[in-house]
Amino acid sequence: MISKVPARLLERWRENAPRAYVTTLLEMMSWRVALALALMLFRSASQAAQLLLLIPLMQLVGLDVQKGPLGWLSGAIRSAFGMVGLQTTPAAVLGAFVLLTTAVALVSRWQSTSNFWLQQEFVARLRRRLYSSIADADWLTFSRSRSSDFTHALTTELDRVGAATAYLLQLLTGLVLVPVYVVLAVKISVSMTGLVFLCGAALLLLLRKKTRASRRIGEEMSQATSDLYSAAIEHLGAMKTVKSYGAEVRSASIFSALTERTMGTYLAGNRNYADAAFWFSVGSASILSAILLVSLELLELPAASLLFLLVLFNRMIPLFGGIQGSLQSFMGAVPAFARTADMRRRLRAAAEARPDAPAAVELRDALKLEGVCFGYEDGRRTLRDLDLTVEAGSTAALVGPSGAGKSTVADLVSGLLAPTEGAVLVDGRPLVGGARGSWRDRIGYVAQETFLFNDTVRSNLLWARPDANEEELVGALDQAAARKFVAGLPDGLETRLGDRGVRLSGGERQRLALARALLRRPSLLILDEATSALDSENERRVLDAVEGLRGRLTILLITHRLSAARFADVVHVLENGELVESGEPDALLAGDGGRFAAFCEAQGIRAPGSLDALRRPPV
Ligand SMILES: Nc1ncnc2c1ncn2[C@@H]1O[C@H](COP(=O)(O)OP(=O)(O)OP(=O)(O)O)[C@@H](O)[C@H]1O
Repeated sequence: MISKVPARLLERWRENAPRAYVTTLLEMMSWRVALALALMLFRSASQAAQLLLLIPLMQLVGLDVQKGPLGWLSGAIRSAFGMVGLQTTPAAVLGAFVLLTTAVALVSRWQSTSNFWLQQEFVARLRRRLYSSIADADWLTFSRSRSSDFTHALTTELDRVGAATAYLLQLLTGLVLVPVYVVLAVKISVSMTGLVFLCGAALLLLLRKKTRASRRIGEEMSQATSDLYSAAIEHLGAMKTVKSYGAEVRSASIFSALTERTMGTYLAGNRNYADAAFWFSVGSASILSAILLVSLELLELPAASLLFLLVLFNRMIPLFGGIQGSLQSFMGAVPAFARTADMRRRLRAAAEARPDAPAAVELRDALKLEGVCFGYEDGRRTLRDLDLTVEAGSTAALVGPSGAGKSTVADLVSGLLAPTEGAVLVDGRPLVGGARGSWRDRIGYVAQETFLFNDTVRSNLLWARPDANEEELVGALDQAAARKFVAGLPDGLETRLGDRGVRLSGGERQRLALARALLRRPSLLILDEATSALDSENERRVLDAVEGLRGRLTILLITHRLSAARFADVVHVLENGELVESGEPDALLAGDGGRFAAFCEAQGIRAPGSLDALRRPPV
């Protein structure tokens, strides 16, 4: 019970977004925040001294500052001048004024660059932290999330967190200055200062609703921009389909509705801010006038004191306005922090174990799936009780209809997913914890959709293994039957590939992807429908290259096309998440009524031995 109370308090503290934001800022940027506060204090003190110089200046223009509450301050200023051997002559007072103004300007300049640095560094650190959490999260969590949410959080949302930092620093600068003015004002008239304060506090209280509205609007802004991001990424990615369906207008109108919604939230935020500023100006001017009127009639302050007080209040009112504005803007931007912090918390809860030492897991004997069950969602099983063995050095094909669970098996075999029940074993070692990451290092993976960066062929290859030398690069290209076409490119290995490799044909992209996978010198090469999107000529070229690798490494071919399974040592047939048949392709084809035979028949292959027609002639 006792331990539950602080835990609950801690939870409530964490749940409060502005507090969580401040705590994180202090944790990550402590000495920069300390410097910012020191500069604020120095600037406030200089500004107060600057203000006090008004007193000898008033005396110089003939006002009597000795009478009334200013007398004490005037005496203190004279003593201060006396301590440095000066008198309050016009030259000395104006000289001090120039000096102080220069000091304030210098500190302001330093403050401006230092605060900007703090803001940028804080955002950069949050960005790096969030990116690492995304990259470290397990594949299931990542694949269940909207990737546009990550893009949105890493860009716009964290930029808003940067803006929140700037507003917070403005707010603090204001708050540090307030006590200075208050002390001076109290020295002149306690009752007037008290009244101004009471009315100011009442005004801020009345505007509390506006501050709360800022936070709500800030949350709506986050949601609206997130949806806009998602739509932009989706629509641009689907532009070819949109065009081929002639759906440009429909697509544009959906996008336009989201744009309107985003604009609406920004306008609401701006209106809320402008409303508060309006009521604050009108309210404060009315309050100040009323108080001055009362003090003129009742308090009978000397002219110099009243003038000084007027200057003070004249500076204080915009300061209060600034504090209110900064607070409102801060509250509007802080939901962006809450969202990114929440995203990071979720991702960290789903973080993968750190990989074991490199090459801690090797495939020398066999890869086994033992009693493996897997479901993407609770209560729904994609794979059921799967037992499957791939001998080291062999070529295995996993065939079956669409949706049977083939890619899920590939993700389990590569350690991207973990089984809900059963185990994946590499040479008898279960793929759990750090072994999963370490094993992924030993895998070459080519998917149906290859991702190539908008960079040179060389950079795209080296991305898989930065320390590969020229000979290894050429060797990998050779093995993937890609050397000739790369040599034919305008700048060979230095040719830029364009966005996602648009300068290459589908077959060339796949062969380059194969070369990239081979450059890693993998223990296991997984080809997940790597040729499914290719025409038969390009498919043949890629498959010929893969066939040339037989026996040199372990290959797992995932396919629903027979042509890709033609040279497998063993074929496994998967249906509805269950392994229904396994064996050598010719033996399975010879058996009557088997699933593989049916699979072959559906693709026009009937007689045993006719798979030979699809095989590459011996070299
Ligand atoms: N990220 C996911 N979240 C939820 N369900 C998923 C996810 N990925 C796949 N599934 C479901 O798991 C089942 C098996 O999918 P999988 O992609 O493994 O099949 P497949 O045999 O590779 O199909 P295809 O040949 O069409 O690629 C399908 O019913 C699919 O809807």
